[in-house]
Amino acid sequence: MSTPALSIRDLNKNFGPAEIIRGVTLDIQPGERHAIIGPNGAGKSTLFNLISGLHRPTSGSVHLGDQKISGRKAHVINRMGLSRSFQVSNIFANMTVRENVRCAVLWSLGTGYCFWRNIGNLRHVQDRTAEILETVGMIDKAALPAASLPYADQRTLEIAITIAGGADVILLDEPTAGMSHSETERAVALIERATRGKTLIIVEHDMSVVFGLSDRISVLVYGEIIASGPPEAIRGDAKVREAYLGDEAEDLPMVEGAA
Ligand SMILES: Nc1ncnc2c1ncn2[C@@H]1O[C@H](COP(=O)(O)OP(=O)(O)OP(=O)(O)O)[C@@H](O)[C@H]1O
Repeated sequence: MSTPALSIRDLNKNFGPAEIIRGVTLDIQPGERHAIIGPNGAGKSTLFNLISGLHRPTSGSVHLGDQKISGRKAHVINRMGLSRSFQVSNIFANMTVRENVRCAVLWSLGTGYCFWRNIGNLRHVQDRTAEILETVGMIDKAALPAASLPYADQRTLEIAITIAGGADVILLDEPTAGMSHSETERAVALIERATRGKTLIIVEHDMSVVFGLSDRISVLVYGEIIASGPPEAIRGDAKVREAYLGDEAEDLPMVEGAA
């Protein structure tokens, strides 16, 4: 088997006496779409913070490909090829949609936020910005101030910013939170399109999204992974039903070919 895109080894995080992440070990393969699910307060966002460098682990390690990333700063990890979105939107409200995406593209090129030193890169930056706006279906809204967008479009812009740097590993934290059913359906199609060929790790509470999108699912309860596997196995897992899914499991859709 190839080197995992992301490899987490015996990861622990304590806040004072509280053990929030407890011995998490997980390999995620290149191109895999992996969901982390679990009850409120289970530690899902903390796990994302540990992977993306916002928190330092108390112990254990995280590797991106064959490079160790745990202990490094978030912006360094980002440049190494891992990008994450946030539950609370990360966009610049006063800038246009295009400017927001362009900033993210420039940042990934190491040019620094919103300034370019090398004018020769500009064409490339504009092309890349246009390509991303096209992928997420926002080219028509490129000139609008981000603050004027409806909520669902702001979340879409957040995804555009997250993929803008061309990272191979994308972490999305509750990308469909607060969306209506139809907005969620559109967002899922967009996520599939925007992350094709990349490795996706998603924290999500909407189980129809999770079971429709994922190749594999890990269930986090009290900071521990109690089960990890393809959707069908997770749906049928007695421990998972008891701790989290309950009877909801019966009605969940499956990604084609995953069962
Ligand atoms: N910086 C921090 N300092 C102290 N405790 C924290 C900190 N960050 C998170 N926690 C605690 O860690 C636990 C897990 O929180 P976390 O936000 O990771 O859970 P979650 O699974 O993402 O929850 P939700 O589904 O509600 O977003 C909670 O009890 C939270 O209060």
